[in-house]
Amino acid sequence: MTSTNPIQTTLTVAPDSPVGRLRLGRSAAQWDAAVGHRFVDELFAGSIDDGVLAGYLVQDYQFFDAFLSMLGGCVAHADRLESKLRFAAQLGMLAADEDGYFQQAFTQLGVPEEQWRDPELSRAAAGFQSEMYDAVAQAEYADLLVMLVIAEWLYLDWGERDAELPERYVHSEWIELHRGEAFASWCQFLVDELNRVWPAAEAAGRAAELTARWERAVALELDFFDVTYEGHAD
Ligand SMILES: Cc1ncc(CO)c(N)n1
Repeated sequence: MTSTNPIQTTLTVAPDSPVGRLRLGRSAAQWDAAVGHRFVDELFAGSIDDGVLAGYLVQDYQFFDAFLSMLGGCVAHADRLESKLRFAAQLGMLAADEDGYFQQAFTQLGVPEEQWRDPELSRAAAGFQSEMYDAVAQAEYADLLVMLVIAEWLYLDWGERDAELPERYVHSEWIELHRGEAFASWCQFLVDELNRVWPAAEAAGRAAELTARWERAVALELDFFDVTYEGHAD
């Protein structure tokens, strides 16, 4: 018998696992729309307007700030040593490679520090910050994992697009940071962790709340790309 997994991804995710059911639930079409977004098309083509990309990265640096807090929350609240160590290692990678990309990109795109340091948040960036800091304040591993699985797996799904890489560093490096073996295995770890802790969270009566959190975060991912183009004429 052959069966095709309805989840199109390079990760191993059973459709009837907790994470598979979340992925295929009410926000599935928004996930697919984010992965196939104009932003991703233009990034791979190397044709994205420099001002549009700069605006996206300025907002995403604020996302990155809150994202680091979530990883710190996972070091604090994960239920076992080997998981804490995985988050600690990822924090080190982000401090080097991802922060390095942002700094290089701001220089290459001519974004001065006063513009990236403390910008007015877009609707989506503000929504994400409150959602992420809420998960940090909740101090529950499952809540943090829901946010992280979406943020990382959705970016892997577009990053692994089968297309040639663009020439410029500002384009290609943002793709490289979200594809490849190291990033895929990090995403697989997050998915496997959420599947592992889900039954206990469900037994504690938290499934509906976590599912609602999933749906809000996927909507924010799509909106994050959408707002990037608002106020920019074609
Ligand atoms: C909005 C957003 N979602 C996900 C990622 C990847 O973690 C990112 N850098 N920005």
